[in-house]
Amino acid sequence: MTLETISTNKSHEGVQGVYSHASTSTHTNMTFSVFIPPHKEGEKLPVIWYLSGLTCTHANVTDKGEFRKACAELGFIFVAPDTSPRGPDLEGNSVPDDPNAAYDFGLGAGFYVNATKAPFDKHYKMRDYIEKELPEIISANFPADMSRQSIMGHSMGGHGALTIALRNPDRFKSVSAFAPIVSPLNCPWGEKALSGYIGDDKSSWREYDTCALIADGARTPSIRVDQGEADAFLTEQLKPSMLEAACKQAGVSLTLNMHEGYDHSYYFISTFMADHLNWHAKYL
Ligand SMILES: N[C@@H](CCC(=O)N[C@@H](CS)C(=O)NCC(=O)O)C(=O)O
Repeated sequence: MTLETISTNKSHEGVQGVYSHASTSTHTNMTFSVFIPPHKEGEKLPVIWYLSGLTCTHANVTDKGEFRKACAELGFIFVAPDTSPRGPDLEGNSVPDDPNAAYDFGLGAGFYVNATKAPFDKHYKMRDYIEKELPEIISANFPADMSRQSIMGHSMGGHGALTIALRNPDRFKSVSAFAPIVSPLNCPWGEKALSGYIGDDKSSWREYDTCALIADGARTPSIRVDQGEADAFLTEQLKPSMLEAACKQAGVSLTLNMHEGYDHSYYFISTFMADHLNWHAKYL
């Protein structure tokens, strides 16, 4: 596998890079960003995975997430993948230039699942990409200590981070999320995505639903969630009280911080990004 370097920029004495490669999971080219903090030659560093939300590429958090200062201080590698396969000829795409194209399905909305329903099953394999392919690429090409990994995400990416952590308890030391979708079974974004990618049998959605995974016995060492109270998606889509109830019922450790006045945007995420990274540092 050849990694193409799109760009590298010195930042906070480290290097912010953007890379692309031909993916064996999605059968498309995939682009991701990696921040490497300053470090001693030969040193291996913990890895923070950041999964983005609807409409995003790697670039949203890379440009607006304000993670580099804290990552440089803490010595964390920060990896930001894309949110879906992309390409003009992609079967199952929303049409990129169509003003009526959905923002919550198809391009930029892979939901971190392995699609099983045609035509999406050809390319929409974001679960395999994040769980299997990209870790191997990070391990082979960057000074990563793969025995020290944590994961975080925003909204759809918060859903991705939580479900991937719950399904891979030995891989991640901690998981955190900004304004996550906590139950795709119980919100319009989730119902649309999972019926489109997986089909109508809701029992097969449970491995992609944080609350259902916890109810079914999945565990992860520690969960932190931060949620803005002025988030326009709070009541209809995000429903953090469902996660609170699921964790309480199952005896799972959850720190849920509600923040007055904050919305769903990167102004909110960037405000609490350093707090999240310092929280992960306790486990890494
Ligand atoms: N109003 C947004 C809804 C999607 C949205 O808020 N996306 C969030 C993640 S769920 C995001 O991070 N957007 C990109 C950004 O703020 O840079 C749109 O239509 O694009």
